[in-house]
Amino acid sequence: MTSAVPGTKKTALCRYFVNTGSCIYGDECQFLHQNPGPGCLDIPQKHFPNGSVSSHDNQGSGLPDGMGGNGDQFYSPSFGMENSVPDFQPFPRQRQMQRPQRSMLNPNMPPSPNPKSFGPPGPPGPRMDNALPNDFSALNLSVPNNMKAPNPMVNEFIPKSLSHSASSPSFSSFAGMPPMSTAPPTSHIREIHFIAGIPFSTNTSPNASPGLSPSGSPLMMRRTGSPVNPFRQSAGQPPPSSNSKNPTTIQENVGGTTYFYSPEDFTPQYDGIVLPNFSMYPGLPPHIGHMKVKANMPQFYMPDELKMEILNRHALTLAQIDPAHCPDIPREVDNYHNLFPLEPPPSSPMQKSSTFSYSTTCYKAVNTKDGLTYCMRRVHGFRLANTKCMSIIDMWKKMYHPNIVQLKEVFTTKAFGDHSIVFVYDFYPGAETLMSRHFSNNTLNGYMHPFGMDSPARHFSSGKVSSMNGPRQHAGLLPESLIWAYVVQLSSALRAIHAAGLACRALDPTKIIIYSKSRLRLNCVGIFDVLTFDQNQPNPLALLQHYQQEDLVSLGKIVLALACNSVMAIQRDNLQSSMELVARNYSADLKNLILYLLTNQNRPRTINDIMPMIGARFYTQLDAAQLRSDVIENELAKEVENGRIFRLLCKLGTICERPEFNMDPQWSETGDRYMLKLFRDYLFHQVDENGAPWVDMAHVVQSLNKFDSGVPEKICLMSRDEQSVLVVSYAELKQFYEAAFNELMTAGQPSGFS
Ligand SMILES: Nc1ncnc2c1ncn2[C@@H]1O[C@H](COP(=O)(O)OP(=O)(O)OP(=O)(O)O)[C@@H](O)[C@H]1O
Repeated sequence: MTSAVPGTKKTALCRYFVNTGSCIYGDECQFLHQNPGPGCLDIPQKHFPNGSVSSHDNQGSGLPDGMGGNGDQFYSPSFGMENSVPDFQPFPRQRQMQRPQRSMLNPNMPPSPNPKSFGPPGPPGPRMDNALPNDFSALNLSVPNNMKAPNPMVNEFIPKSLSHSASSPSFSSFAGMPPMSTAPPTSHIREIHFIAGIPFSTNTSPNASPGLSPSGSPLMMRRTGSPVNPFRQSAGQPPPSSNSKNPTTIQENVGGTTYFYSPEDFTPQYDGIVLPNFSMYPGLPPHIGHMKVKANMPQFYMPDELKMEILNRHALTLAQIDPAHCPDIPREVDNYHNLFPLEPPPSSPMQKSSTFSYSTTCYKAVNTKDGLTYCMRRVHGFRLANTKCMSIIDMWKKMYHPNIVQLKEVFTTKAFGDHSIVFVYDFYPGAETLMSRHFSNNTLNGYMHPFGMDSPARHFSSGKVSSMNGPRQHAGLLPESLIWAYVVQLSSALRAIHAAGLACRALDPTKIIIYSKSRLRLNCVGIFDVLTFDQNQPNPLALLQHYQQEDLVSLGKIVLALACNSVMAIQRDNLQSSMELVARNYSADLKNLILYLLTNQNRPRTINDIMPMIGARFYTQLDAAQLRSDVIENELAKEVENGRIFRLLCKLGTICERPEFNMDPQWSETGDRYMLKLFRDYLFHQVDENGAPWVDMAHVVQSLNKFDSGVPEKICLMSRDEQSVLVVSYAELKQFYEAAFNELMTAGQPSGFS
């Protein structure tokens, strides 16, 4: 309320008067209409630009008294903090609250003793002739002092800049999804008010704070320590003193004019950092508020492409075999069960891996201890003679790198009917090998599919492939940016491995897995260290230098094969023509990189030597990775909200229509629980004027958010027989819900609810 209280002594200056030279409240203004003097005139202007804010900020706001109380609704973007806060604009005024049909209300309800506590925006002064009767006004919804000023029914703020941003959080995200915005149904239960059209939730209890215009909201920033705050003591000026008549009023002399103010008006909060105490969906631009929410609204759900990718991975992780059809696969191997082969069975028992001189088989399997899925690589017919090599395995187990498939454990087993050694790695569902992604198409590069290949000649690094039609030129070559993306990732992995005193030794297109668009990981690390372990060698790492040099050569071969789009390119006989192809089609840097890795083998080189050749392309990789991370985080933010609403619904579901609790069939049908049941109907069972189901996701989500927030807005709930209507606030509903759920938690053995 801003009108002057008769008989009250005016102490503080009317800043509206100071700014504009006039005040529409005239004599009724509760603040002094007095020119503060030439030295002070511009100070409030700076402090409240556009003249939009005064000590009674609802002046000119179009909002009724008590609905624009402290002007927080008109947060101004240029409040001396342009660089520290997002740009905000007022919530659109045209958002009107729906008024229920009179016949829907209990005619016996007394008029609200505080009719201005809710209602549509209107001109200042007495109003609310159309306000709902409020028989819940006695409800204690008191809020802390610093939360009192903003009226929960007023418009909130929309960060202007964020409505165009995909990755930034938006305070206006849920702004306006009025349930009746498209086709207001005359359903038997109707919503009466919106909290500024913004559904949101708060972590505070409904009594403590309904989650509106929180103390840490951007709205409150006007009260923070602005550098141009005229009420702050400046050097050379006497310190502010408190008013003897009113100890809470501070008196300060600025430029010869005495200012009176209350310290709470200008209490800095978190030094300008603003933390809302509610949660809501990010990324919903305000104009969506008037649209009906479609099932695939991107503001609520992740894009289909990402969703399908994740669902696909889930499905692949959960895939199982029918044990009856695969009798050779044991049910359990050590701590792993649900074995599922990741490759076709070998065509003959003698078929060996293209990389290792043993037969190997890959399975996905579930660990019985942690329930997670891993990739098991069984090396057939291998007896571990000496466990000394396990010291190197321990080093590999500690190697965590975003471009390396981490080794989890190694064990020997007879579960397959022979002596096998099993290497367990992280599992990446849907991953394929670099070989199958780029070199497996026979018609493209003259190389046979790995699965159909019986010859050890397909080992890319063995150099045994004899037939060669020459690398394909021009057409079908990979983009250079993709090759550099691979180079950066592979060299990063090698750099970490070499720095840890290890060597990869399995740098081969079949031992590099690739997933998503271009995400690479070195696979099968540590296997060679076990298979070729020489127990007579006193120092197991004696050949490290040699192996590391081999890694660099292998990297050079991979890059050359990628550039020529053929593994044939690395044949000694073809090297010359391959390099010519590279020189013709790619940059000098790429050619030099390959040359450096494949030549100079007589002098020791390190992986770091190639960093200058990669040069600024690192930035491209970094940018891409960060962009991807931004996108994923943005999607994650939506799912956080979805998770919150899911938990809310789970809890509500445990309460509603529960017949057996305490052997009392009425438990969930009476009292507070009855209200929750009707609220559940209100959420999901709306009908239009013809009795047809009215299904609106916006209504459900918005109502749930208000419910979660415990806002004081009221709704009408109608009994199923349509004989009675109950007016209840979301705050009360939330109290009922929490009490009922706590009762359940106490009586039962809840699990997984938090
Ligand atoms: N850690 C892993 N996560 C997910 N899939 C994997 C993993 N490791 C391997 N795979 C998949 O298992 C399959 C077989 O991998 P493997 O390394 O045996 O390839 P390969 O071409 O058959 O090589 P080799 O000739 O040595 O058997 C490939 O499809 C590969 O994508």
